[in-house]
Amino acid sequence: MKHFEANFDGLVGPTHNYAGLSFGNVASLSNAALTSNPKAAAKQGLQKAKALADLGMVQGVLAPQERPDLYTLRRIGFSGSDAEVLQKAAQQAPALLNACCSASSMWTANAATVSPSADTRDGKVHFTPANLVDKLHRSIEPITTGNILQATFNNDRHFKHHQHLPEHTSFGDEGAANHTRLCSEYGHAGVELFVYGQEATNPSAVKPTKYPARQTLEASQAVARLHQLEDESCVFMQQNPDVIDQGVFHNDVISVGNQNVLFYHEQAFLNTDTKFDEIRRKMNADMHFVKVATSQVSIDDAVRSYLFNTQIITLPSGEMAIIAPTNCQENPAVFAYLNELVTLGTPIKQVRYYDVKQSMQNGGGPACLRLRVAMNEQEVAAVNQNTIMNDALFTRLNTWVDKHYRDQLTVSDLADPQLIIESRTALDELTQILKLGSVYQFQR
Ligand SMILES: NCCC[C@H](NC(=O)CCC(=O)O)C(=O)O
Repeated sequence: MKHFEANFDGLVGPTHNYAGLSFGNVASLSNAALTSNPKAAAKQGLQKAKALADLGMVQGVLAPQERPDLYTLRRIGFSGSDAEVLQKAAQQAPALLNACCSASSMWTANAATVSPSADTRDGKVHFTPANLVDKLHRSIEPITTGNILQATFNNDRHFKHHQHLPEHTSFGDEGAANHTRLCSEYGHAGVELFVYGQEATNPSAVKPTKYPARQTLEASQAVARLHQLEDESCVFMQQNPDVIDQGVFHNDVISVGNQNVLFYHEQAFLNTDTKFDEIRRKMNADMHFVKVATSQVSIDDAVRSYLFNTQIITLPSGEMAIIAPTNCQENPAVFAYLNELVTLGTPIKQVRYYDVKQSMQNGGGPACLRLRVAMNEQEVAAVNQNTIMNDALFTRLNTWVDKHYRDQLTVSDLADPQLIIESRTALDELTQILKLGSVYQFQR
C-alpha cells in the first residue's frame, strides 16, 4: 500500500492582525500595532499550499476559527447585543478584546499532535488538539479545533479524536510544533520525538528564566499515552532553555525533521548526544542528523529568518526539498548556508522559497502553517475530500477571500461590529465549500 505525508495548512482568517499577543515570540512583539493585510495573508498561504499540491504532495486545508470570539467576551461578563459586547470590551478591556480577535488558529502546527496508524497500538491515526494554555488568545482555540479536525478527518474506522489535555500550565501543550516523527518510510513504524521546554512536576529541573516554556514533559507524556504509543517508539527531549530565552518559543523554530533526517541547530537541545543515541537505537534505521553550527548561523539569524521553520518534504521522486520563507533568501548567512546545504550529500537536494511575510510578521513560518498527517491510501481516501487542495479548490478559495477579506486591518478596527458580520458570512460560506457541517458556535 502507498503511504503519504499530507500537509494540512491553516487558512488565514478574516481578522488576521498584529496585536503583540505572544510574549516570548520576538516577531509578534516587535510588529505589534503594524497594519495587517488579511487578504494578502490568506492568499500567501493559499499560494504555498497550492505550490505543494503542484509538486505532487497530498495537501489539504483546515478552516480558521470564528473571531471575534463573542462567546468568550460574554463569558467574562460583557453583555448586550453583539455590537455592544464589542464596544464595551474595546472601552474597558482592550487587551482582552485583542485576545478574542486573533487569527492565530492559522498556525495549524499548533492545532494538534498527530500519530500515524503505523505507530499506534489500535492502528488508527490519533489526534489530540493542543490546549495552548500559555497564551490567552490561543487557549480559546482547542474546542473549535477539535470540531474542525473531526469534520476533516471524519471517519471513525481510521481516525481517533481525543479531547485536549486539562487546561492547566502543568499540561501546557502546543501540539505538533514540539513533535517530530522520524521513520524510514512514512508507512513504517517510526520514532516520535517529543520536545518539551520544562518539567512541571520537578521544581529542580532547569527551565528558561526570561520567556515561558510553553510545552511540559507531562503534556508530551500524556499525549503519548493517549495515542497508544510504545515506550520503545518515543523519545522525550528537552529544548535548551537558553534558546527559549532568545526567542525560540516552539521547537519548530530551531529544528525540523522528515523521515530519517533531523535538521537542527547545535544549541537546540539539552543532552543532545545521549538523546540522539536513544533515537538511533529506537529507529533501527540510518539517521541523518544535519547539524547547523552557531558559527554558520547564529540563534538570532535563525529566529529572524526561520531557517528551521521550514518544511522538509519528500517529493514523489524520492528527493527531499526544503520549503523556506523568502526571509531566508534575504538573510546573507542563512542564504549562504542553504546554498551550501544542497551540495553536502545529505538527502536534502533542493530549496524552494515562498513569500509568507504576513504570517512571518507574527512569528509563523511555512512549518507553523501546516499540520502533518502521515496516512496510507485508504486513510487519505477517508479524509473529507472537499478539504483537499486542487485547481478547483484553489480558485474557489481565492474567489472567496477576494469577496470577504479586507486588505487592511489595524488593532483599532477590531472593535468594528461590521467585522463580526463579515467574518461570520465568510466562515458560513467556507463551511459549505469544505462541507464541514456546523463547526462554529454561531452555527449551532
Ligand atoms: N507556530 C507559530 C505560532 C505563532 C503565534 N503568534 C501569535 O499568536 C501572534 C499573534 C499576535 O501577536 O497578534 C504564537 O506565538 O503562538
